[in-house]
Amino acid sequence: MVCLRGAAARVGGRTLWRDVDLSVAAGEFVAVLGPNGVGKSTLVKTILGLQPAAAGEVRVLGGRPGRANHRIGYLPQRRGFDATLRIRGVDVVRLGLDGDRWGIPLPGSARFARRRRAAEARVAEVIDLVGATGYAHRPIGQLSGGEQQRLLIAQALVRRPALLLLDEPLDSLDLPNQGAVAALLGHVAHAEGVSVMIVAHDVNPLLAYLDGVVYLAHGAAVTGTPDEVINGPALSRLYGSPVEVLCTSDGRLVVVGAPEPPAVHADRHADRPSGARDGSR
Ligand SMILES: Nc1ncnc2c1ncn2[C@@H]1O[C@H](COP(=O)(O)OP(=O)(O)OP(=O)(O)O)[C@@H](O)[C@H]1O
Repeated sequence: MVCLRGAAARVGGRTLWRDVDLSVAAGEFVAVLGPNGVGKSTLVKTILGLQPAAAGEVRVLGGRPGRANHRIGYLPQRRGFDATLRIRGVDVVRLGLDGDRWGIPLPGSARFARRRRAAEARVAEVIDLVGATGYAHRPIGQLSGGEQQRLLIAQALVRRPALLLLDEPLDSLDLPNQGAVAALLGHVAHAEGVSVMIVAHDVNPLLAYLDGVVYLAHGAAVTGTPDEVINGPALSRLYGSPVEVLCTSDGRLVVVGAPEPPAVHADRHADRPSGARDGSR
C-alpha cells in the first residue's frame, strides 16, 4: 500500500530525513513517531504527493504519490471545532462523501433519491463503526474532543479508503479517549482491512494494536515492529548517543536519554489532564 525506498525529504533548503525505507501492507497499523519538527507530517505529505520526495522512490497504492488520493482518507492536524458551530456530526461525516462533488443529480429524480439513500446508509454505517451513533445528530461544536475525533475518523472512512493517514489524532485527548481511539483504529486496520498510518507523540496508547513503527530522529529513520524499533540499542544507533527504553510495571514504554527535548505542543495540550505524559520520548 505504501513503499518508500531510500526516500528523502527536503523543505526550505533543509534535508529533514534521508534513506528512509518503509513498507505498509494491506490492513497494517503503523505509527510514525519522533520528536517535534523531525518531519513526521512531511512524511504524510510525501505519501499524499503534496511534498515531492527529494530522493529515492515512493509508491502509494501501486502508483506515484497523489495519483490515488481518492482512495486515501486523510485526517490532518487540527485544534478542534468552535463551540458555537451548529453543523451536526452526521453532516460532517456526509461532507467526506460528497462535499467536493459537483454535478449531483437534480432533486426529485429517481437517481437523486437512490443516491441519497445509499449515501445515508453509508454514513450511518460508518458512524456506527466508530461508535458515534448516540451523538452524531448533535452540533459538532458541542461534542467532546474524543467524540469529535471519532466523527472525523468516520468522515475519513466514509468513502471506503484503502489507506487512512492520521496526523496526531490522539493529541489533546485524555488518556481513556486516546485508548478508545487507538482501539478503534486497530479495528479499522485489522477487521476492515484498511491500512492505517498514524502520526503520534506517545506510542503507549497504540502499542497493543500496532504492527509497525517508523521512528524518525536525527535525519534518519528506523522501521520495523514496535519491539524491533523501540528498544535501547536501535534508538541509540538512530540518535548516535545512549538511549534507554524503560518498561513500567503496567507495560508503558518510556524513552530516556533521547537528545531532543520533549515533543509537547503546549498550545494543543492545554486541556490535557494533569499527570498525563508523553511516554514514548
Ligand atoms: N513548506 C515548508 N517550508 C519550509 N519549512 C517547512 C515546510 N514544511 C515543514 N517545514 C519545516 O520542516 C520541519 C518538519 O516539519 P513537520 O511538520 O513535518 O514536523 P513534525 O515532525 O510533524 O513536527 P511536530 O511533531 O511538531 O508536528 C519543521 O521545522 C517545519 O517548520
